[in-house]
Amino acid sequence: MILEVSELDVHYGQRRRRRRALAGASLTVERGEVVGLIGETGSGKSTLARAVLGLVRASAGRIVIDGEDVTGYSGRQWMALRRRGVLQYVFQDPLRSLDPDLSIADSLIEPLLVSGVSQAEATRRARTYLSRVRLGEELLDRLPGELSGGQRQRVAVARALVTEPKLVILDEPVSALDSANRVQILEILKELRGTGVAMVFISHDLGSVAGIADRIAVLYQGKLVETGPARDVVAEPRHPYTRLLVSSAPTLRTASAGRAEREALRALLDA
Ligand SMILES: Nc1ncnc2c1ncn2[C@@H]1O[C@H](COP(=O)(O)OP(=O)(O)OP(=O)(O)O)[C@@H](O)[C@H]1O
Repeated sequence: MILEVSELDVHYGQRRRRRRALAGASLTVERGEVVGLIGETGSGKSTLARAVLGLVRASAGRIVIDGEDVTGYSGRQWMALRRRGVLQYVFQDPLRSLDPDLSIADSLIEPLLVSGVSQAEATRRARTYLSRVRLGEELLDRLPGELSGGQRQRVAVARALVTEPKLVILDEPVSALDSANRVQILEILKELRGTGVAMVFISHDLGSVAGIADRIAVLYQGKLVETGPARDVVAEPRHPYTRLLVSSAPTLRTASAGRAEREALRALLDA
């Protein structure tokens, strides 16, 4: 097991403004497994990502990464964990995943040098990963601000994977892209599945994760309400919210649920 999140609670705000974003959420990810984490806006997906990356603190529950209980880790301990290259991330906005002042070459090479790889080997790996995300070497000298949105997100994917981490958290990695770029990045991520890296692929769009994930986990109002093999969750969704998601995804609507059914499911959830 590479990730084990148990009964996680996360709160934001103080006193009267305090509100619970995660309410006893549990999720496990096996080594090399791709888990699609889906849920509607505000369901707590990004909060779960932030907690696993050490960016927000849990008020209850436990997070174990690669056998290490990281729940009470200090900033320094998180930094050491990141430096060891166990964990990486890709955010929706690539400018949040990339340092705007580092050239593409340095963005790819620096994390390798930090983890003790030689300059020659780091340069070789940077080139390999740039071609894996289907970008040309002429981009190596550019800054992130000098690339298109789609190119930037591919660099962010390459940067996350170049250190060959055990786990990558991707928070809405294709949501800000146009459809051609979205399809290409999904294809690239699919190819990377075979490299043994485990991924948590967060999306509000079931259609984006269904073709990539081994397993799908559904977050609803801060709780994991359903998890299962991707095919089963799509073919036979059990929770009303998952049924609503499946029936609302145009590319997945095999059973072609009508508007009336979707309204009935929404009413059931709102009750
Ligand atoms: N920094 C913050 N301060 C206060 N409340 C927050 C903060 N970040 C998120 N929240 C609240 O926590 C809940 C979960 O938010 P989160 O961003 O995890 O949802 P999400 O499922 O990722 O949504 P989206 O798909 O819109 O990104 C929401 O009710 C949100 O308003």
